[in-house]
Parts: sequence; C-alpha cells; structure tokens
Amino acid sequence: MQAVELAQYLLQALNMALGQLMQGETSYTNSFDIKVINGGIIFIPRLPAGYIIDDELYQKIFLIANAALYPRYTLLKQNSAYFVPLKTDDIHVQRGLFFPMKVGISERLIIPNLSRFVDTLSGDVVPIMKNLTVKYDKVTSIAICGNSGSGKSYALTYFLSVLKPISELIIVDPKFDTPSRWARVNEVPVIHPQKNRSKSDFLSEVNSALSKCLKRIQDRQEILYDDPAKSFKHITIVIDEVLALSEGVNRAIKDSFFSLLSQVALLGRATSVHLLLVSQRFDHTSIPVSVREQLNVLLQVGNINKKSTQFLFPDLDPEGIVIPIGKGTGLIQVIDAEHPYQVLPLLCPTYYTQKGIL
Ligand SMILES: Nc1ncnc2c1ncn2[C@@H]1O[C@H](COP(=O)(O)OP(=O)(O)OP(=O)(O)O)[C@@H](O)[C@H]1O
Repeated sequence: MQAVELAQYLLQALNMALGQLMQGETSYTNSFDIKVINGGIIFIPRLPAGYIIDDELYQKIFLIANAALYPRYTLLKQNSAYFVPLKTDDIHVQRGLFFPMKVGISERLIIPNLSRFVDTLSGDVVPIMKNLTVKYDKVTSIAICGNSGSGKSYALTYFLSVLKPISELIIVDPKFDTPSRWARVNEVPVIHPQKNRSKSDFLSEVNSALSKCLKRIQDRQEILYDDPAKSFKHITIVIDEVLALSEGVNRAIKDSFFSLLSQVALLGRATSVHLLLVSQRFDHTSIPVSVREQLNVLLQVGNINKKSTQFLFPDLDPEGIVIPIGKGTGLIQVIDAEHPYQVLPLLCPTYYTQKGIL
C-alpha cells in the first residue's frame, strides 16, 4: 500500500471514529490531514480549530490508528502528545502530532532446539523476538516482572541459556526451584536456601557474594583507569524472585543487601557487571529505587494493566497497545541508543530443550 493510500485509509478511519471529540469537524471540512512518512504518521490539524489538541486527542488517535494499522504496522505508544514542527510558511498547518511506528507486529521466536540455537549465536547478541535483538554490552540490567504463572521462570531459563556462553553467571535462587535445576545441569554455582539455616543467614550469603562482585568491579575500575578501552568478560548476577529474598529478614541485613545491590547496579555498568532480576513486583520494598533506575531491558509478562505496569513503566497507560494472547506475552522496553525508546508488545521465545531442565 502506497503512503498516499495509507493516509487516505487512516483519514477515513479517523473521520468515522473521532466523532464527538472533534466537535463534528472532519477532514472533509478541511479540519485535519494525515501524512505518512518514513517511521511514522503525522496528524496535521488545521488551526484555529473547534477541538482541543491535547493528550486526550493524541491517545484517541493512537487507539484508532493503531487498531486500523494492525498487523501491518505497530504504532509506538507515547506517554503524552508528541508535537513536531512542519516545514511550511502557512501558520495554520505548521505543526503536527507525530505517531512513530514500525513495520509489522512483534513476533515470537520459536526455537526447536535451544542448545543448538545458542550455538549458532555469535558476539554478545541476545535475541528476544523475531525482529528484536539486544547486544549484551549495551545492557545494564534486565528485569522480568509478572504475576504467578505468567512465564517468568520460563523466560529466565531462556536468558540463562543464552547468557551462559557470553557471561559468568552468579545465581541466587530463594525458591530453590527451576534456576537451581538449570544450574545443576549446566554446572553453574547457585546460592539457595538450605535446611537448618535461617533466612537471614541465606541473605548474608547473598550479601557476601554481592560484596565479592563489588570488589571485582573496583578491580576493573582500576584497570579501566589506565586502559579506558579495556573490555571485560560479562558477569551477571541473577536473582530469581527478589521480593522473596528480603521479606521477613533482619533489618540490618536487608539494608546491607539494598546498599550492595545499588552499588553493583550503579557501578557495574562501565565494568560489564549486570543484574538480571525476576520478581512479581518491583516496588520499593523489593528493590531500591536506584536499582530500578538502572534497569534498561524491562519485560513485563502476564496481566497487563495500569496497576501491573506501575512499577516498571510508571508513566505508561497501556490502553491501546495490542497485547498478544498466549503464554509469556506482555510488554518490553529496551532503553539504549539503538532501539526506539517506546514500549512494545512482547512475546517471549518458545523453546524446546532436553527434558528435565524445567
Ligand atoms: N514463552 C512461552 N512459550 C511457551 N510456554 C510458555 C512460555 N512462557 C511460559 N510458558 C508456560 O507457562 C507455564 C508457566 O510459566 P512459568 O512457570 O515460567 O511461570 P512463572 O511466572 O514463573 O510462575 P511462578 O511465579 O508461579 O513460578 C509453564 O508451564 C511454561 O511452560
């Protein structure tokens, strides 16, 4: 479909659906126009207008256009109206509302054999969907959030398998569950609770591992001071069910845990030390705010609504984003220089692996 035809189609959709909000004004009365450009569409209001150009109008146009374009294009949700100046001398049409879009929709990776798939990967790429791959050296920290049964453990096992060849892994598994089994099969050290030991004891062990990591960060910082171009092997601290870790433990030990986690999150970035955190929620009781601010690959699986997204995506109203149906689906945001900053629909990979790992 040509850009002109697409614009015509969208104009029709908007004329029919915007109705009341536009006080009866339509493109037929020359009140607005649509232009399709590379990377998005522009809604051009003719001013002065009998309708108000505000966030409400922007989000309504998003709703209508996103549904009308599905599945050929995906509009990328903005938190508020995105104004762009237009090149013209005519003051009536010198501005537009921009809706960034990408071609197609998010598509799930289906991996028939996970270990063979991992063998085919080179460099430090981490594929997440058919058309979404992140480079691990651009990742600071990853968060996987979701309600029970939403696919967090399944997604975590995928990340562990893909990260193993490119990163040293330090796994903390408070539930002594899937990650511990994965670690046993893959001969990776894991810290898990043990019989006869208290929860505070367990968290102290975690703190001592974090403290060792911090020491390694400092060693690396010294090396970087003399050789700023030096690159290091990635180290990833994986914590499953972070929320379970710090609940009901001695205050002093919890404070140390938060402080160590913050330092690792803040200083790890330049020294290739990452966090991979999994939790049912990411509020201030499960991780410190400073850690949340360092997360730059955010995955939310399971229920998606304003309430469930409030911790990872505090400014987002997910209305109008087409969330795919199925296991391990939700939202993703990758915050780096290469990807659009926006939140995208997510479908976690589906993979087949040796029996017994999960
Ligand atoms: N991307 C996916 N593709 C196919 N199946 C999936 C996917 N994600 C999850 N599942 C299936 O959904 C089920 C629940 O997933 P999982 O155990 O990972 O949820 P969870 O969020 O970790 O739950 P809990 O918090 O209770 O441990 C599993 O049986 C898993 O096989």
